[in-house]
Amino acid sequence: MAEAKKLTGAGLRGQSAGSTALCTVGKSGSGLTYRGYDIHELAEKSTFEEVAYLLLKGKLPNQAELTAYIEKIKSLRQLPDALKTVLEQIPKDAHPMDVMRTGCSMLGNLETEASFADEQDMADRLLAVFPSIICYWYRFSHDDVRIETVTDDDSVGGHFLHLLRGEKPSELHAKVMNVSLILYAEHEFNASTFTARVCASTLSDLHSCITGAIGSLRGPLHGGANEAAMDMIEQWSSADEAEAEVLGMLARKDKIMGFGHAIYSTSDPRNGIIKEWSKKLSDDVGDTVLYSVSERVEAVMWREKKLFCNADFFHASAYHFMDIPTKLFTPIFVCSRLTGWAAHVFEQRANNRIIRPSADYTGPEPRNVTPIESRT
Ligand SMILES: CC(=O)SCCNC(=O)CCNC(=O)[C@H](O)C(C)(C)COP(=O)(O)OP(=O)(O)OC[C@H]1O[C@@H](n2cnc3c(N)ncnc32)[C@H](O)[C@@H]1OP(=O)(O)O
Ligand SMILES: O=C([O-])CC(=O)C(=O)O
Repeated sequence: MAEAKKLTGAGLRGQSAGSTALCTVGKSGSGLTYRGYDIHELAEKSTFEEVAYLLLKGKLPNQAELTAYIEKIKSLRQLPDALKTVLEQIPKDAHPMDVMRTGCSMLGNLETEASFADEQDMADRLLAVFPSIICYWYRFSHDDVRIETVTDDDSVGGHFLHLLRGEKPSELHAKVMNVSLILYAEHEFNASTFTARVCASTLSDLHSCITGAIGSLRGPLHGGANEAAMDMIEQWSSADEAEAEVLGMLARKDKIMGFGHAIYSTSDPRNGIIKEWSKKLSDDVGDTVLYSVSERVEAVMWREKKLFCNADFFHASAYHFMDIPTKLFTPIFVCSRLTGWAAHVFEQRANNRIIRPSADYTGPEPRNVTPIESRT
């Protein structure tokens, strides 16, 4: 079993910033559990809707609970007209993560969380409506159509692909989306979740917590890495070219997106799972380049730096094989991680003290204000 990583230094690394019953990350080096369930078993045996229920409501649902939950989510997929109007103003070249951030924030104006007693309903609404927000904007700005955002798809992943393409996805694509959303759902005190918890600790509303979290997930060192990885690997037309380019990047001390992790030491357990699905999709589309490029980058990074693929790297090729536009990769992450974020907000609220760390001061000693006419 892998050793847990030695965690010290800047970025609050290794410091406990609170407690959680939701998730363990890298406890024994490479493991990941949601409320005690191993990620491999969840990805194999459950649906994303069961995992969402587990995170938000505290237990795996029985069949009756799951059926009722799916029906509830399906009934909440419509967008208010005022939100459609806002989405229609956002230009085609906007970043879709900015669209998600604005969509969530606007919804907070229209359906404000009046009381924390409403938090479960608020989270369920966001879970139902996030695919509608991003796909409505995407189809309006790119294809000039105003789509109907209610479909009869039971799964969030199938619904997303249906809205994006205007037709039900294949069984394989719906399955991959299901696994992907499970893998991305929750990850302890990562940067975006911590953002949500800090916001929650001021007793702010759920939409503010989630809007802030979306902003943190957007960056390429966090969720934005799946897009950045895709931008990198699609430049290369063979595994040999990829190897030469990666060696050059490493020599220049460039960051290779989709590699490394703040907590895991030798592997990210989500990688093996999504990699397997990426391979199936590669075979499905008859790809001869992108998967072998990805595998070579993985081998070179391990050989040269002992750096491993994180959850984002093989998500890039998997989404690409499903013909999902690269700029929608990170918004899909949002549609999933919303469940983890909201569960952390609930947990923070249930045992709250405002999060307010201290800083080590490195500025000047106390001094007097020089009159403005004497300043240089
Ligand atoms: C879903 C997610 O959010 S997963 C993370 C997605 N982000 C990425 O894929 C971006 C690329 N990766 C990174 O930037 C980093 O690995 C992070 C941000 C994920 C973690 O950062 P840290 O905790 O600071 O990394 P860590 O302490 O393990 O770094 C050790 C060394 O490896 C280097 N390193 C880490 N990741 C990479 C990488 N992807 N490419 C090149 N070098 C790297 C670091 O620069 C550091 O070198 P140094 O000691 O000479 O400064
Ligand atoms: O835990 C982290 O720092 C980043 C990560 O992998 C995630 O949020 O899924």
